[in-house]
Amino acid sequence: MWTPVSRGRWHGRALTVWATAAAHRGLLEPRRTPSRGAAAKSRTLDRLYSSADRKEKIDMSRFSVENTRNFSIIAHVDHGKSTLADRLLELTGTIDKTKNNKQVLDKLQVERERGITVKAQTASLFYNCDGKQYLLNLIDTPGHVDFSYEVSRSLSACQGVLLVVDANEGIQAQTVANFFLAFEAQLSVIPVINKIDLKNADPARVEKQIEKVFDIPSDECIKISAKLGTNIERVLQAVIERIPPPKVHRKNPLKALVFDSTFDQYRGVIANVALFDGVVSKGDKIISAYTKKTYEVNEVGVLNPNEQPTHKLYAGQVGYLIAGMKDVTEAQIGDTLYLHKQPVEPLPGFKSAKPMVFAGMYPIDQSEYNNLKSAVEKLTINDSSVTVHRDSSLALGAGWRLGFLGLLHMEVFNQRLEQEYNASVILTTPTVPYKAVLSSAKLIKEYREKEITIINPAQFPDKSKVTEYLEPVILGTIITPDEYTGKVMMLCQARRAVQKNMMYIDQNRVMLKYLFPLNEIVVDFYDSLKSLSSGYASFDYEDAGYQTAELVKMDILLNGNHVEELVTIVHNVKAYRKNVLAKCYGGDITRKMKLLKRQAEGKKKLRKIGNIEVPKDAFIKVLRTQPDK
Ligand SMILES: Nc1nc2c(ncn2[C@@H]2O[C@H](COP(=O)(O)OP(=O)(O)OP(=O)(O)O)[C@@H](O)[C@H]2O)c(=O)[nH]1
Repeated sequence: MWTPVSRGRWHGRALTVWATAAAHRGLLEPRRTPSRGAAAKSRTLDRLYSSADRKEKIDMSRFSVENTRNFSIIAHVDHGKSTLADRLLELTGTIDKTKNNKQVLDKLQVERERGITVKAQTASLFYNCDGKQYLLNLIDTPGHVDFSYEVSRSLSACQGVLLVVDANEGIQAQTVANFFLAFEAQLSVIPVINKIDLKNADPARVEKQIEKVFDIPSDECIKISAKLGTNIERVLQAVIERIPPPKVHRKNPLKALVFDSTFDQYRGVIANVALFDGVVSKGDKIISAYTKKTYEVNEVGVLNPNEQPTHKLYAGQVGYLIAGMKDVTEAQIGDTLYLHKQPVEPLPGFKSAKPMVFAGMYPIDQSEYNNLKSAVEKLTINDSSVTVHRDSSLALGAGWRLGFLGLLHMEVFNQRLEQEYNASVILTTPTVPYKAVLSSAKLIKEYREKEITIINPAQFPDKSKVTEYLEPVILGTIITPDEYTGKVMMLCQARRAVQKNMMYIDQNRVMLKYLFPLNEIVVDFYDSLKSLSSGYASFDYEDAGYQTAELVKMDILLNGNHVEELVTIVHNVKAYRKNVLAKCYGGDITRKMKLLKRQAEGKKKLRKIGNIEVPKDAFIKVLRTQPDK
């Protein structure tokens, strides 16, 4: 697996191996008594050493605030953000152009396997233009709706964005959602029409869409092929010309925003920081505005795209900082770091992520509980949008109830646990967070609030205790070719959605807005939409609060006993038949079942539920029934 740490070590190892081989060939000798032939070889070695030295000694004060640009690449999924990032890294000499670079910033195994960006990544590019040396800090962001929280956090460190749109597909639902994130953050937006090399590319149509939907004049669009490297220089020019430098002051006391963080088992927390004011150096004593704890800075640097230590980081710059934070609770995303004895007003930070789906997570065997606990804690540092509550179940033992931003997010988290921490788990059927308004003062006292949120269906309160139930709703945006509009509308109606708006974004593409119960879209809505529109319709959504709902708790009895792990909340009995199958989480069951089989060897085979024994495997299979497709 590739991590910034392992890459850093690999560099070190490569250098050592090379130096040892060189010593064998006598190349180290000339350093003491250079002979002519050997001197040439030693220059190679010197270059190697000096480049390693240079890595230690980037003088970040060379990059004035006026010559600094912080920007993000945002787009609908698969429109080419990561490929454009590759070309920008190559053009600025950050990575070797002769290598076959593919999505270099997608570092996680899960990202490479699924071909999607999950985690935003930063890279500092050094670029010479008109005799000036610019520092361009680029943040590549995910495109899928489940990860839009990553996008909004990244934007807080930027003054502008490249809004990438596929020249064939045109504006899609996530293009709209991401544009508005940037627009609301008052960032400069540079529209980039990508994939102009495709046979069916129609950049002129996409320009018109951009003008109509975003009110950006078509002559501001830059037409590129990230794949072939066409017009990439123009993109860099536009970044310099159209995105303003950050508004910051180096002379003010340090004010650094922690906009992301990762956990490294050897070095602790590596915080990605954007400096709003001041300077930070190795050895500085800094304080976290959130915990008020003091730390000594061990290392600062830039990501290029690997970690490259520097002496200092200056206001307006984006980089990383390691300060001996070992405890997972110490690294709060959105925190402000300042210098000891120079307190500052903390930056506003971020709204916390709002989980959309909850599921129970349990170790396959209880003896693995502590290992899994530590893996979950470490992974939540890398992905702070996951919420964690302790939970326990009669059949599955001690575990957690985790909140995710969507089902893809849940799958990715599970896959990362397996791949990065070698942990395999049982995940129960996902549910959305329902609410109930309690009916009596006694109950309100007991629950300590009038309106309770239910993230575990087993704890769904009985109707006699409740004046009303509420379900979460979202405002969905669908963009579809108009020939599918009728079918899309029927699908939305079948999912209890209420139409809010409809607009043609060009002659044959329609943008629809619907209010949906979250429960109706969370599992298979996207798949149904894709299949009825031959893959052409796209979907994005935003939180729209709660609405009253007729909800029923559906119990499953086994030999007369309630099985709490199988409880489901359903909207009404008619929908229950269809929904209960659809809501069961399938995932990639073959791989998981194989793992389960391996893990289950020699472990307890039976689970006692009430008065009967159920084979553990059977129980897990029921929890993971495949969707009815
Ligand atoms: N023909 C063509 N294909 C391209 C171009 N740019 C990207 N692609 C392809 O489009 C696919 C998606 O590209 P990515 O760069 O992974 O897209 P992305 O927007 O980063 O995707 P997510 O991170 O999943 O949102 C890949 O197969 C690329 O090779 C282009 O200019 N022309």
